[in-house]
Amino acid sequence: MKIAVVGTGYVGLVTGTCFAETGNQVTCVDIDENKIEKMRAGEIPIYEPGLEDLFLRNSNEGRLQFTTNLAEGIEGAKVIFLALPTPPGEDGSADLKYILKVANDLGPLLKDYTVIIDKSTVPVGTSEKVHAAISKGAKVPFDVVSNPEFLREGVAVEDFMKPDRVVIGTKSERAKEVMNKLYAPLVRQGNPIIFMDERSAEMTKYAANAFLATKITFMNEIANLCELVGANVDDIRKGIGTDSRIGKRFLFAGIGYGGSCFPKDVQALAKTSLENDYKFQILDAVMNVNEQQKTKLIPAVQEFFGNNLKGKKIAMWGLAFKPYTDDIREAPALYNIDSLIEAGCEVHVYDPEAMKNVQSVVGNKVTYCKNPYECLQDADALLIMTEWPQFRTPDFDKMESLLKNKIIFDGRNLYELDQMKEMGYTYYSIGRERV
Ligand SMILES: NC(=O)C1=CN([C@@H]2O[C@H](COP(=O)(O)OP(=O)(O)OC[C@H]3O[C@@H](n4cnc5c(N)ncnc54)[C@H](O)[C@@H]3O)[C@@H](O)[C@H]2O)C=CC1
Ligand SMILES: O=C(O)[C@H]1O[C@H](OP(=O)(O)OP(=O)(O)OC[C@H]2O[C@@H](n3ccc(=O)[nH]c3=O)[C@H](O)[C@@H]2O)[C@H](O)[C@@H](O)[C@@H]1O
Repeated sequence: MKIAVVGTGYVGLVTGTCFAETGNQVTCVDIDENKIEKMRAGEIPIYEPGLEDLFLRNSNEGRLQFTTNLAEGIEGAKVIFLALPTPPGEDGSADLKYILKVANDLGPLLKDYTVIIDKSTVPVGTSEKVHAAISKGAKVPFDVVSNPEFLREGVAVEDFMKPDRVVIGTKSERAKEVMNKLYAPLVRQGNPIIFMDERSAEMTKYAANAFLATKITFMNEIANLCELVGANVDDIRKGIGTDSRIGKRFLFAGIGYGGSCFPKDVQALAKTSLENDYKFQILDAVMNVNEQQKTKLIPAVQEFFGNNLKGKKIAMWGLAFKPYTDDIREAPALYNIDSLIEAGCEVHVYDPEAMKNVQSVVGNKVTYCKNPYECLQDADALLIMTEWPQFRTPDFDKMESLLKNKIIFDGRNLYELDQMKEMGYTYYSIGRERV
């Protein structure tokens, strides 16, 4: 099938590459000329494990092409994916300007029946708006389908190629047939395609992200309480996660959820509720708790140093909002960097993938280190912000020889308490006894 993907960011690139891999002819369209130039030259613009091989193979074999020209990109396409940004507007609601701009442009360009698929996360009612915008210029029949994306960064290829489910919102039988054909190679594992109306599909995406953000936040509050009553949140996670009604995943307490989606989607769902005269109270609590959780370790650092952080050298391991990505959007590390600098600290950072992105935001306010150990030289304390696997089993002897003080503030609970006690560290983690 000939496919166009408009918007070649994270989701667009994964969508385009994976559908090329299943044998389709894909053209990716983006307004960013620099990005398109690089992709044409065989350079992948994002770090995502497993994606580069697929990207290169499908580009080299001619199934994946790139253009900045919308008309050229959609020529002959039976389906057009919209994978455009939906950032929060000033009032917290999702800003639809990118989607509606492309929808307006598409109308006059359609030459035959086309299925326009909304892959972006958009508020309920957007497919109707997109339909209306395309209708203004369209002279041929078309359908607008809502097909939200549930992939996680870091495991995006796996999530896309073997989805737990595919949600498709459409009432059109003609569109259903096209969608079934498109997704058939991906749902062979027995995972379902779930058809529903467009509004329900749009709402499903927000419900999924808001539910997961709530699950994490609930555990973060349990962790906060654990610290006060002397319980261990990791044991509680195991104790409740084994109940199949609760499930083991997304129960890890830490320094709050970040990333490009949970924060903006929870906010957007709360806004949709208010617009419909409904106060979604849980969401307000989730947002407030997460805000506090992000810099939860800072008061402990301050307290440890007697409220005088001036001139203290702090090493920071991990900058990305989670491991296996270079994405720093809403990363807790950024908020911690700001707080530490404001308190007068000198911050030395290391992340295996995200340093370039942090440099473009934070500039030279921090010192970038070549490896995790370089950060530790004469550092007064170590702060852990992201659970990269290489931080789980460091060379503790080497650490001891470099650190000025054996103090770790761990936002991701990487180490066993007994191990830290034995090695004589002062160790602060989340929802566990302070060692
Ligand atoms: N990043 C993620 O893990 C996931 C994101 N989503 C949703 O997917 C949507 C896209 O997200 P990302 O891929 O992260 O966005 P992104 O910001 O990484 O990429 C969007 C791309 O669209 C391009 N663009 C903007 N205007 C354009 C236009 N008029 N024509 C062509 N291209 C244009 C930009 O240059 C950029 O390359 C959002 O609604 C997001 O909530 C959904 C699931 C996962
Ligand atoms: O809509 C989206 O963009 C995507 O948002 C999330 O995916 P992603 O943001 O890539 O990352 P997650 O793995 O969900 O992690 C989000 C945040 O929650 C935190 N988290 C996650 C799990 C956990 O147990 N505890 C926890 O604190 C992570 O550290 C991270 O900051 C969802 O998991 C995807 O299903 C969805 O498609």
